[in-house]
Amino acid sequence: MKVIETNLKGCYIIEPKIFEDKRGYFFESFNNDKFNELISSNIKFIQDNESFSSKGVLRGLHYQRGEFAQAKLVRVVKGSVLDVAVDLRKNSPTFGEHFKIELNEYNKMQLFIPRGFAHGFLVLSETAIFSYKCDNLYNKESEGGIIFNDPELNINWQMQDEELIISEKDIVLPPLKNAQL
Ligand SMILES: Cc1cn([C@H]2C[C@H](O)[C@@H](COP(=O)(O)OP(=O)(O)O[C@H]3O[C@@H](C)C(=O)[C@@H](O)[C@H]3O)O2)c(=O)[nH]c1=O
Repeated sequence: MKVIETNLKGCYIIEPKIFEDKRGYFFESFNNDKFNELISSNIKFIQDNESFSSKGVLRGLHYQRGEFAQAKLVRVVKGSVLDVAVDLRKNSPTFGEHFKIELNEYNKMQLFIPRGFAHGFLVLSETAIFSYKCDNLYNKESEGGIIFNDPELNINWQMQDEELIISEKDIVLPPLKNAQL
């Protein structure tokens, strides 16, 4: 397992070690001790989520407020997505900046997104199965979000707006300036 730093402090790309042989492949998709040692943390993931989406589905940008803030370790099991993390930490030198990466079933890369970030992804393949771990439980009352195309974020989603499929909840999310951690 290898860790690569991103432009956002505390947000890391995780590259698992893949073992391939004539049968196929094997890899540790998560190893608590190695993960925490590599990113010098003591994170305890307590909820696993999975979603299935079609091409053009954009989920996000989401976060949970206050005591329900979540760090996430995200990956793609099948297909390909453009994954985006936005720094919402008010005192961070990279506040409002984002990191984006293509996660897919072939590169098997994972992204660790610490608390204090918004997260979203766009499905690039015909369908995608997205899987992630969270270090805090889902809490409906604590849900927060930012509109994906806020000009202040300036995220190039690499797809035309007309091609996007977005939930009724996400299409009315507020801009970054209204974000409340
Ligand atoms: C996120 C979540 C949703 N739900 C329910 C609420 C709702 O009825 C249904 C679908 O929820 P959503 O529309 O919020 O699902 P979705 O848009 O996929 O939400 C997810 O988006 C990505 C980008 C993230 O980063 C995640 O943390 C999460 O916010 O599932 C849970 O029961 N537990 C959960 O942890």
